[in-house]
Amino acid sequence: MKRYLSNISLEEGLKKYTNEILSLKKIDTKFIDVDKCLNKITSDAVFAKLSSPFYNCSAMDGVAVKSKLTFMANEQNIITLKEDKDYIEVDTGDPIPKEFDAVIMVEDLLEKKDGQIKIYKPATPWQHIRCLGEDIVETEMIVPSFHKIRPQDIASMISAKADKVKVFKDFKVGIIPTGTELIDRYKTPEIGDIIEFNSKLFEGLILEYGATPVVYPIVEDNYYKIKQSVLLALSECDMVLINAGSSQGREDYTYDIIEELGKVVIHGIAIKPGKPAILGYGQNKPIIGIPGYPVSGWVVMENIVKEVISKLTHKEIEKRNVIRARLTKRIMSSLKYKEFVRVKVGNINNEYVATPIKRGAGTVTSLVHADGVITIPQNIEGIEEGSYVDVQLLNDISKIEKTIVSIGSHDIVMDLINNELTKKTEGKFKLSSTHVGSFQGILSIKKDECHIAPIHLFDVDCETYNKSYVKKYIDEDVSIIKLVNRTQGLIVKKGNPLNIKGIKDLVNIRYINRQKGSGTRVLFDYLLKKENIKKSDIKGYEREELTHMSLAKAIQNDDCDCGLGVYSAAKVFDLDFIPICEEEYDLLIKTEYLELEFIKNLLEVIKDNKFLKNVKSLGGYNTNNTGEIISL
Ligand SMILES: Nc1nc2c(c(=O)[nH]1)N[C@H]1C(S)=C(S)[C@@H](COP(=O)(O)OP(=O)(O)OC[C@H]3O[C@@H](n4cnc5c(N)ncnc54)[C@H](O)[C@@H]3O)O[C@H]1N2
Ligand code: MOO
Repeated sequence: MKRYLSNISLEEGLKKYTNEILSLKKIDTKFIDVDKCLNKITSDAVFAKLSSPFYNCSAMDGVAVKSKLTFMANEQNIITLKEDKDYIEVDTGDPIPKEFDAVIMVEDLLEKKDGQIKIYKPATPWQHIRCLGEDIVETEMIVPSFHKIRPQDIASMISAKADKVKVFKDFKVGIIPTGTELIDRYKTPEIGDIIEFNSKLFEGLILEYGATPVVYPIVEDNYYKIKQSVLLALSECDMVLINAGSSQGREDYTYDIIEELGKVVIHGIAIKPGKPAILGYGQNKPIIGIPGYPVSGWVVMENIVKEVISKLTHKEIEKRNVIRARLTKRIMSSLKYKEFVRVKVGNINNEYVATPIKRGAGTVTSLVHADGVITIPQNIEGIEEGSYVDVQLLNDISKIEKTIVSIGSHDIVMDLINNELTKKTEGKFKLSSTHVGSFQGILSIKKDECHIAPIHLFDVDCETYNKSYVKKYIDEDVSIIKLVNRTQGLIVKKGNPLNIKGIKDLVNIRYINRQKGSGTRVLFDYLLKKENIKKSDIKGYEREELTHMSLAKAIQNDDCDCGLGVYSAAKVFDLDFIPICEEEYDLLIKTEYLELEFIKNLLEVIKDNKFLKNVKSLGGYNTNNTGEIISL
């Protein structure tokens, strides 16, 4: 049956839902031992059972005296006091007997021998004595209710003999992965299987939110089995998350199960990704249906589950840091939803810039590559390039400050550089690469969106690489760091079953292309022109891949027969390769950036013998000029 989802705004939806669930069963409380209560929230205030200190004691090493016997002492009138009768010796912390009322520090005594002391100045009453209750007096409050307990709170409670503390119980959140296609990560996946990983993502997030995750076994798409698992989780936990089955599929049962066990309050929220989220409850406990796609799930966790847990556990959950950044690419957005877009962030020339990355809801690694998330409000069609946006950070700002931002062409050598750079600097500096093609790389340098741009653009007029393009588009002081010469050629299936020998043989086979603006695409168009072949004669000319690796993988998977790419990609996937030409793959950089510390480190890395050896072992690379700098 087709279900129509509601499209309530995130803010309204949250308000409506939390209002309903706050009237459900309240979170239980319990007394626990004071030394087990770190980070718990007090349900009741904690009071001192004993004053601290609970007797008068010496604050210094010295002698306890009767102050009235010392009043007349001065340098002309040295006073002698007798041990036991007029004074006793005390160390810091020792109790002060009732008859004494002041302490003189040992270094202030003129003389101390044979059971006598000589003093030359008076002691004021109660000097150097920590009086009973100086820290806290029995019955005083140590911490209030709804207080998150810190180490200093525990120490204070122990000092005041408050041995038991009443706190809210751990808030247990059950996580149920559902889907017949899901398999445990220890099994070898076959076509149609999906390795289950969302539960690990959610488990970690629940811990970050200060609650206790309980992950249940994978349940196949079977109404009865999912219901049984939800009933078990309801009996053991305070809240239940059912993952997947939230949408319109033939085996999407989450809605009906929540409705049978209690009530669905909302199905469908105006957020993207994450719109089919289901918010309901059963047995007086919240049950949330989280969409199956990992990024959709992440958005629902961060924007709904986190808020609900915060409300129910009375814990203020730390907000992510926010910075203001310049957007490097226009983002289109639907008027229907509030959209969450993952971005990479860098600091270029003392300004933060944010570059949007993959938007697919199934791309869990985009959450690894993203430095932050920007939110595009509902009712807005998108955000223009160059606008300033708030970025919620997923990474420490200090890490972002130490990241070299690379935008341009793709090559595995860039991954090698990143690996060697982080190793050499023990994680201090890293390289973050966005693959948009050489041409966009040049424009990104011009617009101050990156530090370096890997490029390989063949100028068909003068038959040279890179320099003429750069000069045409940039009139600032830029330099080229020579990186590698690499062999471009036709990647074909193992054994070359179609007997492809050159560009002429590409007519009537299934070709796979690279995106517009990429150096490989420019080269391919040039080669076609040289051979007088029309683009329309190439089947698959319109099909674009963003990297050499994804292109080679598609050929290995028999989705197509041939594509232009680098030798190393063919080698990785054990494919055949017909060399066509050698091209220059360089790094474009503003000359002033050559002085930046991380760029100096990068230059050292690419000249290092170990790096050069690693590059050569990939095959198809020539490193004769690597590290040479040419000022343009
Ligand atoms: N006809 C329509 N189809 C879909 C719609 C729609 O409106 N009409 N909405 C799409 C949107 S948006 C989303 S989001 C998803 C939500 O899907 P479900 O919650 O029903 O989840 P599934 O379809 O079962 O799974 C989606 C995807 O995620 C994988 N998955 C699920 N659980 C896990 C896990 N624990 N670990 C790893 N991967 C998991 C699952 O295998 C699927 O590939 O629906 C769209 N469809
Ligand atoms: O809402 Mo789905 O989560 O857009 O991908």
